[in-house]
Amino acid sequence: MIIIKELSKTYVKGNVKVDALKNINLQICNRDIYGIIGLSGAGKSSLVRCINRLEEPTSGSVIINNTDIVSLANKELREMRKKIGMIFQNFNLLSSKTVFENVAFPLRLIKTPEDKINKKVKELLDLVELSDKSNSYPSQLSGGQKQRVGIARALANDPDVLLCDEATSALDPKTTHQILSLLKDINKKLGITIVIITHEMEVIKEICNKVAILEGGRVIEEGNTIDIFSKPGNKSTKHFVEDNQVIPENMLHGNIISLSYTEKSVSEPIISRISREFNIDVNIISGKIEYVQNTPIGKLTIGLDVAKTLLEKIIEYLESNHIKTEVMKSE
Ligand SMILES: Nc1ncnc2c1ncn2[C@@H]1O[C@H](COP(=O)(O)OP(=O)(O)OP(=O)(O)O)[C@@H](O)[C@H]1O
Repeated sequence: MIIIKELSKTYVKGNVKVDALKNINLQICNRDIYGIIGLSGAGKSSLVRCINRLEEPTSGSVIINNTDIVSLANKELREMRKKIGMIFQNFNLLSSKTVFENVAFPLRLIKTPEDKINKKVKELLDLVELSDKSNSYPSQLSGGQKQRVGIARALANDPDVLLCDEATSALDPKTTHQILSLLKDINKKLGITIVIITHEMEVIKEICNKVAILEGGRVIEEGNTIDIFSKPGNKSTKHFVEDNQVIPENMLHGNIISLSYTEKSVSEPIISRISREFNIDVNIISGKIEYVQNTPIGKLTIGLDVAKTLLEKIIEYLESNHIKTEVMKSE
């Protein structure tokens, strides 16, 4: 488990101070695939780099498997870091070394015997499906293949935690999907806790079971990905999870309500039910069903030409049927 407690990071350069992280508190459980999302400058990189102390926190603690990494001296820190793998947006491979040697690199650093290196690197290249590229150089690989090498290298020391710093941001959507599937597989097969920082909600939706939203160095919302997607509580979070569609003016008459519903109610014919129940016409303005890790989340915007008292009754009825409502406009 990773417990981040009252973590702050202030960069100081001359007279200029930047508070990149402000009192962050998070708990990441074993085997979580934990997403940290935010706009550029929100503090994502600072946070993930404080987790393995590539960046020194200004205050607070990062407790990994009962050890506060912030308090460790250099030698212990080096030992601890073996248990924390990391992959990067730009892969950070050694261009003059083959794929095999890139993956072997962390093992050579700790003077692992040659036969063990051979066995481990072969296993890892097998895992990331790159056995046939063992003797290739990074320049001969595609972006997705480079990231697979990065992942194999990060796993060389059998880490408990894998930190991913915008690991798919340089990749096209299809390759992103393949790398995310590989990470999910690794999480399942090897039981590794994965922390992913990204600015792409699609990444969070696809593999993260938990998510924290960072804004201005603070966590503004945090929880199960499915809950955050279906019921974002914070205005900025809504901006992330909703695709801010512009609805033409001529559609915006009467009361406009947005509905959001999950598994419990998604397969039920809500519109026909309220139409029958209240004897009203419902105007569908926009709608879609999104899938967050195979869980359907319905989003619907409807127009209702009804009086205020009836509108209140309809909202009550919807809420009692596990449908989250938000009045976008009322007459
Ligand atoms: N080494 C540094 N020195 C001074 N300020 C820094 C340093 N690194 C980051 N910052 C500042 O800290 C804030 C958070 O930056 P950080 O890189 O952590 O955000 P981010 O969410 O990862 O952004 P991006 O997605 O653009 O990488 C920003 O205002 C940034 O300018």
